[in-house]
Amino acid sequence: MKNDATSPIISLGEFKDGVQRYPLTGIKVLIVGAGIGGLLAALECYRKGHSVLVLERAPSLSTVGDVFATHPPGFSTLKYYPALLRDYQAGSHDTQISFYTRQGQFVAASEPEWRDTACEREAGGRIGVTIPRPAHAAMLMGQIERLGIPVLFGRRVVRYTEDRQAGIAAAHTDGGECFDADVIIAADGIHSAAHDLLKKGSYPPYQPTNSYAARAGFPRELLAPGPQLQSILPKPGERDVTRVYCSKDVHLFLDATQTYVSFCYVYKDTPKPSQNTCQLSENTRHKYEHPMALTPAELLAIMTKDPDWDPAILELVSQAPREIMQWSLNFRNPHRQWTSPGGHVVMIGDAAHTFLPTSGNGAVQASEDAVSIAECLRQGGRENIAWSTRVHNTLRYERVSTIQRTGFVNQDILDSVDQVSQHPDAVILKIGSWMWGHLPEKYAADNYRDALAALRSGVPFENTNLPPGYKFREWTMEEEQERQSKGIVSDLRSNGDWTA
Ligand SMILES: Cc1cc2nc3c(=O)[nH]c(=O)nc-3n(C[C@H](O)[C@H](O)[C@H](O)COP(=O)(O)OP(=O)(O)OC[C@H]3O[C@@H](n4cnc5c(N)ncnc54)[C@H](O)[C@@H]3O)c2cc1C
Repeated sequence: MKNDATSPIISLGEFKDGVQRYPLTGIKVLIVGAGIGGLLAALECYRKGHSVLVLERAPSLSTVGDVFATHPPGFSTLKYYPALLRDYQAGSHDTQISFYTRQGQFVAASEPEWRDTACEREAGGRIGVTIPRPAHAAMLMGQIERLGIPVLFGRRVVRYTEDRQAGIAAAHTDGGECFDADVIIAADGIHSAAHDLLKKGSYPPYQPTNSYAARAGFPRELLAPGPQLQSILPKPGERDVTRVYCSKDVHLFLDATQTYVSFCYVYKDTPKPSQNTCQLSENTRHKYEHPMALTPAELLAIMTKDPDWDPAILELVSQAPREIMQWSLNFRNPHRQWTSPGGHVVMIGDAAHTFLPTSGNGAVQASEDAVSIAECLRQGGRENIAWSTRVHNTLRYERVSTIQRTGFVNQDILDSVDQVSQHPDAVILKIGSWMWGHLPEKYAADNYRDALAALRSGVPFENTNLPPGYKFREWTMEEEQERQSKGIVSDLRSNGDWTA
């Protein structure tokens, strides 16, 4: 078979639920975490011919949460799952993004940059701007069940080990079970137990950013039909809306369809001395690690510290029929190594990299990781598993680190909305086709061999999944926050061509 993942499959594997599987590779993959990255990794590893088992700590599939932003790359392989693609297209929100001041004054509006491009056609149809997390989890799980991929719930992994000589890794649960595999994909989120194995405790800690997000999502029918509130929601026959309300240090994202409404209010708290959560007292640490439930009245008290909020938004928050979950937004500085010393454990998604909501990319990059690791394992075959995880890491790190940094730069743009009324388009968060037009499966297939050769000979590999002409540079959250506190404009978007 050719190594190009996008060329016709010459030697066919199993065909089930419309999904054409590659021939079996004999690679036994264990995936820990049935979240956004883990569920897609399970599907992609199955499709690439690997044998797959998923472990999840929760007793059943978690369908909590509201919406997350989507870009085409994370959905670029759904076309290989016809039923899943239909579910995705039925569940995703195809919106125009409009920007407003806190007071409700319209500033600018934009269509998704990828609309009607080859990229969207390649993805098999319209890629919306957001999707509700419950619908997304249910659609991936539905496909997993139809393909018969085993998922064991109620298994909390507390430790990973690897036997470099035997070329296997194992996941140990708090119930005393041990699951081994040729490779473990640790998709177990920001507190991944894999961090201990990877760097013997020296992995960068996640730290509070002093920003918080209060979020809620619920059926629209639960809202009273008052004219003020209904004026910011789509009328019958109108398309879905995403509205971003901006003010200094405060942003509110509203996503609404004919049947569903969600909002996310992001705000900064008083800056605290530099700290990481490992150094915090048990009580304070709990505050950073777990969401707090707020009542609408409690959130309104926080919001109205700023005067003049659009009354329609205040009405929406006051009517939130469910608990509003307030999250501390924590961040882990980018770290180059996502694989264990022997290469048989690899972290993907939040386990490897955290994102601020203003980058709109945490879920997208977890999905890109899932597609890339499955293809790298296929490219390398059973003999090269450890090299394949390292190649995946090499192909992904610089792209992910650069996109992580956009979270800070986008904050600056949204913060400045009050000053941009002369140049309304300045607030539109252009991302560039290097970001939305990327095809992670093709990129892994096209670059696997060169990246492997570079790794084996110890020379740097030059990635092309970055803005054209971009010179990659390492960065930290501390540097970004210091830049912001001094009011210095970021040079990120002048490094390379971000308009291409
Ligand atoms: C407030 C907020 C807003 C966000 N907004 C956006 C957005 O607009 N756009 C966007 O793209 N992203 C957004 N994100 C980020 C996005 O949700 C995450 O980046 C994404 O969920 C990462 O996927 P994941 O699979 O790595 O982790 P998760 O989806 O968190 O999944 C991890 C899974 O692992 C399981 N698990 C954890 N520990 C263990 C263990 N020890 N053993 C077994 N299982 C375990 C968990 O139960 C969970 O099912 C937001 C996140 C937050 C907190």
